[in-house]
Amino acid sequence: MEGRRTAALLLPFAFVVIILIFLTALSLGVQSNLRAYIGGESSWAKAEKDAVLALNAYASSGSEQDFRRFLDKLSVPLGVRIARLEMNKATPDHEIVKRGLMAGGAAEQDIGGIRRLYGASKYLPLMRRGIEYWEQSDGYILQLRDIGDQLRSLVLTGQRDSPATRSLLVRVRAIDEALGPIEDGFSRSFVHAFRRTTVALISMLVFSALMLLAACAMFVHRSLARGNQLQAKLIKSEERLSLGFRGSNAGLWDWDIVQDRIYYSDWISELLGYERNALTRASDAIAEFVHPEDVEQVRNALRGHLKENHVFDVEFRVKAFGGSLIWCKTRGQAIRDKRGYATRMVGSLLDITDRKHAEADAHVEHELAQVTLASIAEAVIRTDDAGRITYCNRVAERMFRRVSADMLMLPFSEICRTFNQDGDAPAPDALERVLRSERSAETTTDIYLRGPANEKIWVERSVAAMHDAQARVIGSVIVLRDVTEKRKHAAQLSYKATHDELTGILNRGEFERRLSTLLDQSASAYSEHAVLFLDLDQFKIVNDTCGHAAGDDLLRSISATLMRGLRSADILGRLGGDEFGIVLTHCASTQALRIAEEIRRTIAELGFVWANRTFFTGVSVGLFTPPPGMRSLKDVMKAADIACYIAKESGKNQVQVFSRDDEALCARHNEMEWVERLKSAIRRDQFCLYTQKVVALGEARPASDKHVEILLRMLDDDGQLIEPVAFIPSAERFGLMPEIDRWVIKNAFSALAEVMAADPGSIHTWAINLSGASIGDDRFLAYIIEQQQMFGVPLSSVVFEITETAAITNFTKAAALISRLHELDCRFALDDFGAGMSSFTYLKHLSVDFLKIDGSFVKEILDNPSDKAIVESINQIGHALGKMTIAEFAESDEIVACLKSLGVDYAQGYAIGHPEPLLGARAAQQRHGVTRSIAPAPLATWVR
Ligand SMILES: Nc1nc2c(ncn2[C@@H]2O[C@H](COP(=O)(O)OP(=O)(O)OP(=O)(O)O)[C@@H](O)[C@H]2O)c(=O)[nH]1
Repeated sequence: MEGRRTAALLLPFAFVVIILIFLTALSLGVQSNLRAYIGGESSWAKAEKDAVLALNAYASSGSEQDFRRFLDKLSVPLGVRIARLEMNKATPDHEIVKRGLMAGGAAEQDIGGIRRLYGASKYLPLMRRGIEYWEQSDGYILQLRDIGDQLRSLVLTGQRDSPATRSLLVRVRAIDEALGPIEDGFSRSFVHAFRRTTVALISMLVFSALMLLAACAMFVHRSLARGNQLQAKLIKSEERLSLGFRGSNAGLWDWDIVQDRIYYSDWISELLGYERNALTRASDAIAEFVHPEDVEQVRNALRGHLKENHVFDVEFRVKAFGGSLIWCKTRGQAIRDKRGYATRMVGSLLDITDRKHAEADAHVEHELAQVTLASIAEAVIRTDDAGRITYCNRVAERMFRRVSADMLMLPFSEICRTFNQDGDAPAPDALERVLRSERSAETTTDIYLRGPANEKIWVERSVAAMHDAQARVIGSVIVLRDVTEKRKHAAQLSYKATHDELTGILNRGEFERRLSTLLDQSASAYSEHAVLFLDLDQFKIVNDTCGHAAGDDLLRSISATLMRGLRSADILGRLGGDEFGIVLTHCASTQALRIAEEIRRTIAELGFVWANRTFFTGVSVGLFTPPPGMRSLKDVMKAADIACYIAKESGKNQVQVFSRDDEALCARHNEMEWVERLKSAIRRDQFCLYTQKVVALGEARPASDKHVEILLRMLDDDGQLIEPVAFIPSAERFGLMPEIDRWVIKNAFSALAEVMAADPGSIHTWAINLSGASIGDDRFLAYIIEQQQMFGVPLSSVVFEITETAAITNFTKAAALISRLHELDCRFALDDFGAGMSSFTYLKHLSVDFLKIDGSFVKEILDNPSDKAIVESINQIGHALGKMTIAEFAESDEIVACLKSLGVDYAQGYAIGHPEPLLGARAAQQRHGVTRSIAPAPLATWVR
């Protein structure tokens, strides 16, 4: 291959050189032949001259020697003539030619050339002319020979001095003179031919030399171009290699094993941060760069490759210049000599730090995921895109009672069959939908699967699709949460929440909820239902004589009896104590009355035996059949309750159908009852005080100002807290408010004194509500002063709140009281401001310090623009009149923010704080047996 390429490269040169040699040989040959002709002419001309001289000498001497010299000299042109004549023939005799030419003085070695040149002369015009001269001379030579012959005859005949001889000599002279130009012409022709030939040959030689030069130049140019091309290719290839390596975060190393010299590409030295030639011996480089823990691994891999030809592919850590560790991966291949010894090894080094970190992170994440999955309480199953299980956590193993290995690659639907709660119908296949990309995730509740003992395991199932980078579904994750216990618990809770613990029938809440639903339904499609309110008569006697257990038993017995007598569609509930409620659904009033009577009779005849004693208890039944469209549960219950109350009032153990007249009677009765209860409460100290915070929204007051409103609660016989809204109207109607106000002032002042003693550093502002009746009471001011002196509280800490209505009703007295108490440093707040119509007119004349904006505006302030506008204008007017403003019912942070933005000075409400028992309130509650925790009561001042 190499030889052929060389031959191909040298061929043009060889060709040119051959041509050059040929031309040189040809030119030398032609030159030599031409020279032979010229030389021949010279010999010929000399011989002719000598022959003329010899003939002249013979003519004068008559010496035979001169004559022979004449003949001898004449033989030269004659020989040449013979040769030429022979060469003119079609097939010349070379021997004759040779002899002729040699007779003419030509050298033997020139004979061939002379002959070839003569042959070519016909085609060469330059030669032709010379030949013509040669031919011209023939006649003269022949004449000369004849003259010679004639002269000899004359000499031999002794006429040597005869005129004939002289005439012959004149002819000889003439011939000699005629031959001169012919010889010159011949000679000139050949010299000219020689020159022309020389020029032609030199031109050809020059041309050939130029050709050779051109070929050389072309060759050199092509070689250079090719060299450049190769160099460019090399540079490009190196560039590619280097960029390729760089781009793939890799470098190149080349280890001359024989010399133990290692070369690194720039990238590697940059990566490591060392000089390129820092360490050139491979063993040193491994010891120096490779992390000590990885050195052995690298050496083993190297040995394995060099000795056993194992793949050299190893990952290790490298210590970079600054001390940081870089993860590298190297691969390499040894080059071996004929004996199989590795002489060189070349390889790449890849920076895999990012990948290793990512792997480490992924590992941590995987671990985290695995540990999380293993430790969570739900069964987690992963499937492939065909729904085959690829992973199960422990909970799943427990749920299916199978180990993961047994379940792998089995269809999930085969392992876990789920059923709907209604019957044993298979639950919809969420997995299939998710895998078909119909949904990305689906959660199903109220489904169950069968446990190993065929028990129901209720689960909540979530199926979510897993996607690849192209958003194709590659599998799913199924989470099964065992909600069996939760369901049981929920069912229990629900049962507890809706049923009465003692009797097992519905409790009041559930009874009312179902009744309410019925009322709603009957509003759209009227159906008559009857509501019965039952209250056992003289039940207390059972409790009192036989104890509560007996009472409980009786309640259970009556519940069971009632339950037995009712249809399944009817509703039976225990409304509290010894009260029961029944709803006879789809039951006309006449029929309901009959059934109510039946129930009454059944209970009355029910003999309850306890401790060998038999009790009979009657029941008072109120019956109410809600008219079409009546939806208020409260009204319905109230009507049935009133009917029951009337039944009791009318002698017990009877059924009373509700009538409107009963309502008024009942209301009056209620109030009377409240009067009694209130009087008893005052007597027995059955009240307690609560406080609710009032906070400054702006910078109006220092943070140490503890501003609260004092709220009143009543405690009933059963220890229940009663909101003021329940008893204040009765107290007002029956003139009990001054007494209650006094109770509040006394207890509030006492508590304030205690609080101030315990916390002397703070400013305390207590707002106490006053009723209209107290404002009109002439002795009230004296009472306040008396209490103030008794407890030593500063009246500057007291703000009396009076309602707008109370102030207006007792305007003159209110103004006087305010003025008098102002003198004592007391402050006033106008409560529920804005609720009345004439607010602004009176406001000018009442020197109150605070305006309490009516809560009904504040409550809706965020949703109702007019309420907001009212609050804003009250606030502005209040400020214009030099009064501070307080907004009640600040129930949310948003409302507080809104109030603040409007510039309201203070806010009060659930967002600030719920009512809390004041000092001693808990003691009072305990004293009076409050058993339930005190739930936050709605903001309601007791003077309303
Ligand atoms: N054993 C028992 N007694 C209860 C239960 N709940 C309330 N009571 C009592 O039931 C009685 C109901 O009071 P009342 O209805 O006024 O008593 P009564 O004797 O039936 O009086 P009248 O209804 O006027 O005939 C109170 O004594 C309660 O203590 C309970 O769960 N078990």
